[in-house]
Amino acid sequence: MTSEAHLLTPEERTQAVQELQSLGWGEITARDAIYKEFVFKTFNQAFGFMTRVALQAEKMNHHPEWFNVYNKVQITLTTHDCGKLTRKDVKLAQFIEKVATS
Ligand SMILES: C[C@H](O)[C@H](O)[C@H]1CNC2=NC(N)=NC(=O)C2=N1
Repeated sequence: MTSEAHLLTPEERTQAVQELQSLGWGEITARDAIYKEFVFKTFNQAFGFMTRVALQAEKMNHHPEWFNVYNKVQITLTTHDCGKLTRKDVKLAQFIEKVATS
């Protein structure tokens, strides 16, 4: 169950989504989720990225919905326990941005 601490106020949600949109994330309004496609030079790089994200997801117990074809990784983030975007999604998106370019 998502604790209250992870819920975003409307203002926090607007701010977080605006920041992530400036980095290329889009909103899936029908699901209260965010989405971004990452393109890498090779499958090896894409899978290495997915491995790092997967380890962080396990650490956070918060997992992406994702689809990979060769050098592309499509990621959707939302919190399943409450069916909406929460701080956990924002935190994971920020981690994803960090490792996508490192
Ligand atoms: C049982 C397990 O702790 C829960 O299902 C966790 C796992 N990972 C999760 N990931 C996401 N994105 N949302 C959740 O609500 C969630 N809940």
